[in-house]
Amino acid sequence: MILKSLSLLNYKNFDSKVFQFNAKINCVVGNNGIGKTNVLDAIYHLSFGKSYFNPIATQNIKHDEDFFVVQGDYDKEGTEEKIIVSLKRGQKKVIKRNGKPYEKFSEHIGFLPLVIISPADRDLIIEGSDTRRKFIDSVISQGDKSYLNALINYNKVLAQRNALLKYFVLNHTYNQDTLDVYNTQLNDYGQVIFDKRDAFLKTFIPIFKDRYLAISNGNEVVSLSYKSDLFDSDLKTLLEKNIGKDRSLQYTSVGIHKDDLLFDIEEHPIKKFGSQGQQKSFLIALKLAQFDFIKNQSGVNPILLLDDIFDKLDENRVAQIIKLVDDENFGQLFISDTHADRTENAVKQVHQSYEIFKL
Ligand SMILES: Nc1ncnc2c1ncn2[C@@H]1O[C@H](COP(=O)(O)OP(=O)(O)OP(=O)(O)O)[C@@H](O)[C@H]1O
Repeated sequence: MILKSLSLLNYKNFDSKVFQFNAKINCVVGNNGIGKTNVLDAIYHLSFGKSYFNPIATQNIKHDEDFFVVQGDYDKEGTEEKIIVSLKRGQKKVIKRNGKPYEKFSEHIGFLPLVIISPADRDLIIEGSDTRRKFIDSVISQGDKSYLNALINYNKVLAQRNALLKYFVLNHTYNQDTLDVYNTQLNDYGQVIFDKRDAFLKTFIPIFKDRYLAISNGNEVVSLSYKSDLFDSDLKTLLEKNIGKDRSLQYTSVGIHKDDLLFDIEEHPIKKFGSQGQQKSFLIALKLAQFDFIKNQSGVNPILLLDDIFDKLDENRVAQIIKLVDDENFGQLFISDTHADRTENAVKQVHQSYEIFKL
């Protein structure tokens, strides 16, 4: 799959800009704040209908303007695809494929597989478990619509159950029958999600370990494991067991919404014991494993966005990463960097065609 051209209108710091891309490697270089990451984020927008960096949609509209439009022209396995994402202040976002608006954005997810590696990924290590759950969810749901549906339904029922727990306290009341309905629904959706996460991680973890080994040259041992309440018991039993606690907390304290991923280096949490370079290597391995997983699942080479990834990595690790992407297995690549020379030197070692875009 190739993004042939990208046009931006009032998108973040760009008023109007068109890029014609190389089918293999595209490097966006320039000074801090010039808009390199914004170009990559626009490409992310076309795959996911939203920004990777700014969750407030209207903040992606250029200051003092009323709307933005991002358009991408793709060649997907020989078929031309035109995707447009647009947003006008005060209106709903619109995503169109070949002129036809999507009714549900979730239908678009996975159509243009994409993986981004960015300094913002550090949140996966330093932030709370919801960031790591979102990571698992985004990887699985790119290739599995039923997973996304189960997740949407689970979250709906969870919100209803939490509202009911609050209602019980406010009104000094209790209704086991309504609670049972929610418990059963959470159990059913939760089991689907747990089974899919478990199966996904069983495939994903060995791929991740291989990727880390390649980047670090075997210098250190890392591990990634899945933590879930559902390893101990089915969710219905857990919900029933914890009802006393949930009533006093006024929210649901057990379930797949509490799942986490544990990241260790030499058997200690990487958050506390990993160097900055080791943490970065860990995140890159995680994202490259995501790439492999999506590729295996979809049969399509995802677009790979490498946002400012070279800082904090020693030359050996940069060389290993370049070696990894210099491979038939990788498709189109977008790299942003402040150092034009560093990027050009790195991509010159890759035996592929490339284009440098100086902003
Ligand atoms: N809605 C917006 N309207 C106008 N400008 C915006 C908007 N959102 C972001 N910007 C501008 O975009 C610029 C940041 O762009 P970006 O993050 O792409 O920079 P960069 O080239 O990647 O920089 P760095 O090398 O520092 O990472 C900032 O100058 C910021 O003010």
